Parts: sequence; structure tokens; C-alpha cells
Amino acid sequence: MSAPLLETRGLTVTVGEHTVTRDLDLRLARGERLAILGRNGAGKSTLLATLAGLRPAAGGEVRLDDRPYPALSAREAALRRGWLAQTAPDPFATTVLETALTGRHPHLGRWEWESAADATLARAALAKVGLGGFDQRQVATLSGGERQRLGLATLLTQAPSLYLLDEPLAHLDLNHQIASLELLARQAEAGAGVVMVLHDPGLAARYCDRALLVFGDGTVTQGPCDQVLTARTLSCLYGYPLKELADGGRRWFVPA
Ligand SMILES: Nc1ncnc2c1ncn2[C@@H]1O[C@H](COP(=O)(O)OP(=O)(O)OP(=O)(O)O)[C@@H](O)[C@H]1O
Repeated sequence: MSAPLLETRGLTVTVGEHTVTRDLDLRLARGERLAILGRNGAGKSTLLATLAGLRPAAGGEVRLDDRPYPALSAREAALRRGWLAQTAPDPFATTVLETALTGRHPHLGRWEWESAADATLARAALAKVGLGGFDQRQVATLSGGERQRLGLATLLTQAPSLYLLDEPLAHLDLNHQIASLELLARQAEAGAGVVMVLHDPGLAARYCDRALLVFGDGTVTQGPCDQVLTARTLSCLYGYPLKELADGGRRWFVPA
């Protein structure tokens, strides 16, 4: 059996006095999509940053392609995993195309500039998220949703085998939410692994294979969406009664 794309072994994640996960064993295969859900402050972003190798674990390890992060150089990690942060600071004046092209940096040699082929890849990614024709726009002039889609286009330009996305639907209208989830589904069909923090269990049920529920006290529940995403479990997760609505084979969860 081949090694999973992403694996945690006995992963303990803490932030301040707060334990997010205790002894978490998680495996994500190529082509799989995993949703992380939980209340505000439960530690989803902290966990995702740990899965990205961007913050140390309090215990256990995170393995990418069967190697722990400390065994990977920064470039080796960047070629394999892409991370969409919840907020992206842009301290420098930069255009949309220049930003998308930063996705190619792990692929370039130390003194190498982006090539015409890199620009073609970046433009194709921008077109996929509906930002065709925005190349020369200053990022500072973009709307919140446009910035979010630029973040996704930059990841598509990076073309990692693992996508780690912190609230990829934030700021997006319903049309662009579905378009982005479809785009991520296509990356998974092509063999990528996708882990995303979502706040809508109905969209998680529709677009993910498995879910990881983070309760905020160190405990988690994980499993296939059809088993884990139930009104009962989600009511417990969010501390508010939810009911399940069925519609044409799809399941939605709304406040009771
Ligand atoms: N440096 C820090 N020191 C102490 N506590 C912190 C620190 N950074 C974050 N926290 C706290 O850790 C908890 C987890 O934060 P995190 O951003 O991971 O939550 P989250 O589940 O992603 O929340 P949200 O849904 O609101 O984005 C929060 O209560 C946050 O206030």
C-alpha cells in the first residue's frame, strides 16, 4: 500500500493554553477531499498551519509524501503543498499577474526569472477563477471576493499535490463559492489532495469525502461525510440545535 499524501501520527496541537488536537492520527490519500469544521476559535487555522508545516506540533509529527516536514527543504515542501491563508497581507504594490506568478517561485532556480510559460500558466489560473483580464490591476484595488479568488489562482499556478485552504469560500458570493469548490474538485480528480476549513456542513457534505470535526477541547471526530455530518453531531459541534434537510439526494443543515 502506498504512503498517504498527508499523514499525522499522534499529532498534538496547542495554542496558548488551548489544546486543539490530542494524539491525532489522520491520513489523506491523493484525490481525497477533507473538510475541517468547528466553532470560531476551536483551532482550525492553527491545525491547518501545522498540517502545512508552518508551525511546530506540540507532539507527534506531520508527514508529507511519507517524510516529516523537518526532512523537507522549504522548496521541497513548497513544491508539494500549497496554503491559502485566511488573510493575505499585501504590503507591496503589486499587480494581479505578479501575485499569481509568485506561485511559480518554488519551481524556479535561485536566479531564474519567471518565463513566458509561467505567465501562461498564471493567466490560465486567473481565467479559471474569473479574473481573466485583471492582469495589470493593482491588488490593492481588488474587492474582497476578487482577492480571495486571486489567492486560489496563485495556488493553482503553484500546482501543489496538496491544497490546504483556510476558509476558501470567505468573501465569495454563492456563484463563486460553487465555482471554487468545483475547481477544487477537479484538482482532486486530477490526483491532488484537498483539505479545507469550511463553515457550511452542507457544502462539506456535497464537496468532500471526509470531515474532521474539531471540538475545541482537544477532541475531534473524523470519518466519511455521510457518517460524521449528522444533525446530532453538528448540533453538538456548534452548540446550537441544527436540523437536516434532504433535497434531491443532497443534505443541508440549518438552525432548528
Ligand atoms: N498566539 C496566541 N496565543 C494565545 N492564543 C492564541 C494565539 N493565537 C491564536 N490563539 C487562540 O487560539 C484559538 C484558536 O485560533 P484559530 O485561529 O486556530 O481558530 P479557528 O478555529 O480557525 O477560528 P475561526 O473560525 O474564528 O477562524 C483562538 O481562541 C485564538 O484566540
